[in-house]
Amino acid sequence: MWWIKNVHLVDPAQGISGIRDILVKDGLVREVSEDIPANRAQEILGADSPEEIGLVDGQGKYLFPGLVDVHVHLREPGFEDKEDIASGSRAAVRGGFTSIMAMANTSPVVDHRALAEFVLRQGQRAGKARVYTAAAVTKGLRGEELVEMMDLKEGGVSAFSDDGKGIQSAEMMRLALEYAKLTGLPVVAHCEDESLAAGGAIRKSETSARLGFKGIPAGSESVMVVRDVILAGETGGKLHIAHVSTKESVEAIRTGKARGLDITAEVNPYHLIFTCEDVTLTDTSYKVNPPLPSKEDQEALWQGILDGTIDMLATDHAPHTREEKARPFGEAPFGINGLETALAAVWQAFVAKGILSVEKLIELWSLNPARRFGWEAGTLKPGHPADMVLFDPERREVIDPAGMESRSVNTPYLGREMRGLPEMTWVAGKLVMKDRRVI
Ligand SMILES: NC(=O)N[C@@H](CC(=O)O)C(=O)O
Ligand SMILES: [Zn+2]
Repeated sequence: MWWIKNVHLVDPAQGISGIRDILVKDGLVREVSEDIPANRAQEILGADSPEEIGLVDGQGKYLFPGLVDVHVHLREPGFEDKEDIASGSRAAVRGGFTSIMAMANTSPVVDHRALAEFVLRQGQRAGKARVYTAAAVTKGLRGEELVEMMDLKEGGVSAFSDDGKGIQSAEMMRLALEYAKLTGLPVVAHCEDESLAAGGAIRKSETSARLGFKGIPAGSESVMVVRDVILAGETGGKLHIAHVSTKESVEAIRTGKARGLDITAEVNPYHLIFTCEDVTLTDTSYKVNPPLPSKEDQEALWQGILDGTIDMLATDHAPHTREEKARPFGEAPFGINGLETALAAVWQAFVAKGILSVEKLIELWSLNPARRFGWEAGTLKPGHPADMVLFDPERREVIDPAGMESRSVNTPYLGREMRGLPEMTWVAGKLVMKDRRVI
């Protein structure tokens, strides 16, 4: 049982952003009040003595509902040299994430029930973050044949996604939305038209021309977003657009929402922090798909966040080994390692500077994703699971591979000092990270 005192609790679902005390017992939040006297705390918790209660002084710190990340690559089965479910879920709680959704682009692909159940079981076995999984939309991510959606839903998957690849056939996407609708689960769309994107390494721009790369035009994403919004309209399906990175995509989603369609969208925080102009040939950790946007596209992403067109942030945690990322820029795989640095990155770039409010941050990264994917998370209302993060806005740390839980270190922050980090994380009332160490 826990008693956290004098902490700045941020919980948009309860309309709270202010100093509170909070009591936790048997995995659940029991009480949230402005001031809880010791005898009352002992009574509510049913403690025989004050020593039984874990007391945390939250002065100067924030308490958040655990962050919810709907887009992570945990790489198991098949690519355990990059990450596995245990290491990824440890990295999650170290970074402040208590619920995560694994993508299906493993080897073999999560396109059948037994494998989905394996992923969920491995998540439970790891006993850190709550691990949810998406199943593929099409068998083997080949874009040719739908998976058994109903069977996968019964196996416990939370969404369908061919993430890592765009579904090239419009008819296949239409079918996917139609069948997924029967399951009640969303289709998570990785929008990328291969005829436009193929062979590119970074966003088509002055930088790509200067560095001598074939650029990936913004349209390779936007044309598919437009298509998928139209198909969501025709089918009435549930659509979630992954890692939105262009102005035209934001516009299409905004139009779709205005029509009342069942659409949500996420943005990868790195697309808000870096632009294609930051890319250098020497650092492949900036190579990500979709590629880092132009300044103009980045501004449109912000507009989308501020007016509610974009519903959530998602790390798109995409670990790759040092060997793979040591290849020349054009040949290195796409992806940025996110779980352990993303919250700090957003905090120091935007929240600390007053560009993004802490309340909006929690809406974007805890409440909204939990609601969209139907998970019991995103709030610390009494009676709800005590998935929580004690966050210290002043805490500093140099990002060092030795301290990281992820098996991979492909982050632009390597060796850099970050300010504003989670200090303690609980999942279902159990302390799983203390003082930057997973326990
Ligand atoms: N985002 C990436 O750059 N890479 C992801 C695939 C994806 O999310 O598209 C990966 O699996 O490595
Ligand atoms: Zn993707």
